[in-house]
Parts: sequence; C-alpha cells; structure tokens
Amino acid sequence: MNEIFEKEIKTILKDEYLDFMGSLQLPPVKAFYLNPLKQDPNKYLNQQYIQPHPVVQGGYYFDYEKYPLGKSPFFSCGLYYIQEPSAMLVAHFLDVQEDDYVLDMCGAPGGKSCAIASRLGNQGLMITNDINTLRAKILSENIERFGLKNTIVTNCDPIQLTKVLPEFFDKIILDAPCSGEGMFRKDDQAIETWSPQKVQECAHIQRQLMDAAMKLLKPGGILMYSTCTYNTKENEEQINYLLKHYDCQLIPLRRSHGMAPGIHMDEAIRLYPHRYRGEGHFIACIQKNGQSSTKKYKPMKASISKQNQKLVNTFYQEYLQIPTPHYLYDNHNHIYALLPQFPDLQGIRILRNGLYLGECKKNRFEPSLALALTLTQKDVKQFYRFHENDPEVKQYLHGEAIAGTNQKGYGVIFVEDYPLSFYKESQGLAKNLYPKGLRR
Ligand SMILES: C[S@@+](CC[C@H](N)C(=O)[O-])C[C@H]1O[C@@H](n2cnc3c(N)ncnc32)[C@H](O)[C@@H]1O
Repeated sequence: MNEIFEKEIKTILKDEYLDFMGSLQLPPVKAFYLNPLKQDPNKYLNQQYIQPHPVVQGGYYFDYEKYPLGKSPFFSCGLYYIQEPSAMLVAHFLDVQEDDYVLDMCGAPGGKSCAIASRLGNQGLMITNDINTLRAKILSENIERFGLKNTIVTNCDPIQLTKVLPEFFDKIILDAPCSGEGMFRKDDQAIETWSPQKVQECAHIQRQLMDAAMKLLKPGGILMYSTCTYNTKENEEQINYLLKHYDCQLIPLRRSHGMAPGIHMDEAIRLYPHRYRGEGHFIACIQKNGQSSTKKYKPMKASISKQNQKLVNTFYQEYLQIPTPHYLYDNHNHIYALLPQFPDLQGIRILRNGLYLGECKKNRFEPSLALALTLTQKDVKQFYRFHENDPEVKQYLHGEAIAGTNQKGYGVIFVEDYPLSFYKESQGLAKNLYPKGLRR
C-alpha cells in the first residue's frame, strides 16, 4: 500500500484507521438490485443465498461463491444488475420522478443508469454517456439487457452536451472518474496505479465535469456527485468549489447503517468498508438554486422510409400482439423506437437511440435482442418457456438450435416469465438468434 495514501487515510480516520486497514483483508461483498420493469423478479431467486439490503429498495447482498448470479440465465434476461453495494446508494438517494429528464455523465458500465432509468416512466428520459468508446458499448449492452426504452446512450465528452442541451436536465449523476481508493479491496490494480499525481489528475477532470454539470442542470435541478475514493481533494474540496462558484446548496443525505458524514460536511456521506457493508464511496447531493421552467427544445425527428416502415409493420402483425411503435427512426436500415420527448442531439455520437428494434435487410425485418428483452408472453404469438436449469436454456445460450414443435417464423424463448431472445423456427428446429458475442 502506498505510504502517502496510508498517511492520508490515517489523518482522516484517526482511531478507526486500524479497523479500516483490517477490513481490507476481508473478501469484498457483492450485491444486486432487481429490475422493477420485470414482473415479480424475486420469485425464482434462491432466497437461501440472498439477503435484503437494509435501505435500498429491491437491493440484496448475495453469496457469490455459493450463488454465482452472474452466470444464471436470469442475468441474461435482465432480472437484476450486479452492483457494488456502496455504489448502490447513489441511485437510492436520488429522488426520481417518473417524468424526469436525467443525465448520467460518466455512465459506464451502467449500474446507476439502469437503476434510475428503470424507475422513470415512459414520459421520462435518461441520457447516459461515457467518453470511452469501449466502455460506452458495454453500457449500451447493459441498457439493452435491462429492457429500457426511455434511454439514449451517447459516447462523447460531456462538455459537448452543454452546447446542445443547456439547462435541460432535472437530475444529473456525476459518478466521476477518480483515484479509486475505495476499490483497494476489490481490485489490486487500483492499489498499484494509485499515486498523488493520479489524485491531482482526477481532481482536474472532476472540476471540468462539475462545471459542465452546472451548465446542463435546470435551475432547481439536482446533481448527485459521487466517487469511489476517500481523499478530500476529489470529494469535499470539489463540493466546496461548487458551493463557492455557483448558486447552489447542499441537500443533506440521511445516514444509517454505518454511513459516515463527509469531512466537515455533515450533509454528504462517506462509506468505509469497516463501517458499512460495501467497498467505499463518497456521495453528495447539490441543488442548483432557481425556479425550474419547462424549456422549449427541438425534438429528435422520427423518420423511416415507406419500404422499411412496411417491413416493420409486417413483422409486428405476423409475430407480435402489440402495435408498431409510433416514432421510428431509421439509421441506415437499423430501426429504433424513439419516444416523443427525445431531444435532437445535433452532432453528438449516439450509440443507442431508445429501443433498437432490429434491421431491415434483404427485404425483411430481423428483430433484435433488445426488442426481445422488452416483451412478455402476452406480447408474442409464439414462444417457448423453460425453467432456469432446463438443458435447452444452456444449449440456447451456448448458441445451439433447439428442437421445436413445428412453429413457423419468429418467436421468443422465455426462462420462466422472462424473455431471453428471439428464435426463428422452420422444419421443427428453432434456430439460434442469440448474438454471437454474448454466447457462453
Ligand atoms: C466510476 S466510473 C462510472 C461508473 C458508472 N457510473 C456505474 O455506476 O456503472 C467512471 C467512468 O467515467 C468515464 N470517464 C472518464 N473521464 C470521463 C469524461 N471526461 N467524461 C465522461 N466520462 C468519463 C470512464 O470511462 C468511466 O467509465
């Protein structure tokens, strides 16, 4: 462990220092939260190995040695998101209204975005962004797995967004890139790459992101700032910078279960592994002062060629029991369902524009995994339903075709009540449509 870090954390923790160091020798704890978009998502989970989180609604600790939830088909169905339990508190503390417009500035891999977007209604909007293209793609996959329709995934420097959507958002999450001191127990690399210089570099980026956040936030809007680090330069000093330079105020967060206050900042929360069952985090909630007003903005324009519209309509009529979505967007034959409140994101790199429905090619429409993951058994004309441990589920996830019952065309594989993927059946064989990159 770096000596400078040890000295700094000793100054912060005083007589709790040894307890803290001792807690770093224990194994990390793991947790997940349920997807509120799925019906009764707890029903098929093994209650023996899960334990409700004391404050996060739908959050659970779990024994990952005995119950590897990441490998279960229910994970692929988007029934839950596995997230570090202190990180879980960020979304928990954000008071989300169904019609909020929310931005997650540094969203990848998506733990906070999925938690919040799944609590927004279809009148709400989540724009989740990451500057790193590879990470933004993982973010996009997690948004898809969670079956979200109200979410746009972008890949840009959030400073670009300030030009397009000034004072647009009701709520912003800034889960900033940081020196990662709270990850020391979980990740050896975090220990190896830590240095005082890294702290300075992160603090510099955090400042830029905070300035951008204040431009993007509506008057009256809320900014949740968080890091997974302990030093004050990346935490309280950053909040004090905001309070000094912007017309804003700190909103107190309710502490319980070992959550510690910020340093000379009672309103904020510090999470240490020796006090709270999790790794480590800092969380503060800031409100921008002023009166909120409904802003006029240019919506994203729905547009699709007549020919592709016809192909999509035909697919919906033949295989689904739900109407074709109203606002379709055709990006080089890749078809997305927009929501009317989506804003025009002129010049911003978009990875996912709402719900990706599928691709029009060779004069037919091929449905996507994303669409499958939003459907229920009532929504589809044909389906196969399996139990979690049925061999067909394993075969399917592995990329194999499975024996059918002479259905024709597209249907959906369900694991219990939850959609897993489309298949296409002919001559008694349900052909595998599970994307190659996800097979296991
Ligand atoms: C702590 S992680 C975010 C975790 C995420 N909020 C979650 O809950 O899953 C920080 C993220 O910030 C991204 N990042 C780094 N610099 C950034 C910048 N200038 N703008 C936007 N994102 C940035 C990194 O790629 C990384 O994915």
